[in-house]
Amino acid sequence: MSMENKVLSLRNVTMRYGVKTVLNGVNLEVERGQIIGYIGPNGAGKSTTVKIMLGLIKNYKGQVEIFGQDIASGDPSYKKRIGYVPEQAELYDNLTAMEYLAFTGELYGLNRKFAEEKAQKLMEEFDLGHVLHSRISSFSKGMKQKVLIISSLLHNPDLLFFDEPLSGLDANSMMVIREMLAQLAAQGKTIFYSSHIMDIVEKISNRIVLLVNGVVVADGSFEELQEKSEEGSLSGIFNQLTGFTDHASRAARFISIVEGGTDNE
Ligand SMILES: Nc1ncnc2c1ncn2[C@@H]1O[C@H](COP(=O)(O)OP(=O)(O)OP(=O)(O)O)[C@@H](O)[C@H]1O
Repeated sequence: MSMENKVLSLRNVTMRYGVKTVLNGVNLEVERGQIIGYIGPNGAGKSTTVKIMLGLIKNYKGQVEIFGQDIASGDPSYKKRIGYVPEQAELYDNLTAMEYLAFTGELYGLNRKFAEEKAQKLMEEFDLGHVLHSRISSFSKGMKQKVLIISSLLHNPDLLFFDEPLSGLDANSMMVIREMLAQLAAQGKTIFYSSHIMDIVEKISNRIVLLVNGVVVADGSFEELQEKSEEGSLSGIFNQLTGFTDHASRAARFISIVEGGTDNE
């Protein structure tokens, strides 16, 4: 693997909050053009990993290199080549979509006019040309999500971190994004895709990394994971590798509590 092909490298990354170990020796080498489906149960440490790579958490142990540069070296220039769709974004609701996109474009060093022209074209592609100058507070969840996706891509980044990027999108828009991610990866962009929607992760990723309790417990293509686990679907593999087998009895207990007892008061 040549150096240029190596986009991300995590070596023995460990993160503790107080006495709680959230990441416990994570190792990951990611090459250009890969779409990594980064999955794991709630609280496994996925967002923590992404925040470390974005330079938002600094007191981790171990080494993180992005584009061959140790991110602890203090040079933040690597961030200009990154696009990020956070799971829960604080969009500036009082701004119009155009104002927001021009603002984020400028944060990434784009000339304002260039950012505005690009934002307009991308908004039109999402059928949002008519609300370009409307306040984001009036947008539906899916419309806000589209603005976030556009803002993550305006500066044509080489590495994308997408956290539950399709949430709120309708089936047609999902198809566009899925196809777009595949085409971006084919052009050499690298995508780090976190989601709980297993059937989409299964289809979209060419490599799946499963994190459980801060430890990588599976890493490979969907087909490789399938061979090892003998489960047909990614959600079956997920259940098996996270040791979760009691969904039916849990659901039954839940319903019996909902339906049970009498309310005499
Ligand atoms: N600032 C913090 N202080 C203390 N504990 C934290 C902090 N941030 C995260 N944690 C803990 O770290 C663990 C991992 O959290 P993280 O958000 O990385 O999980 P996740 O895999 O992204 O989960 P989800 O799928 O629910 O988004 C959780 O137990 C969480 O409570």
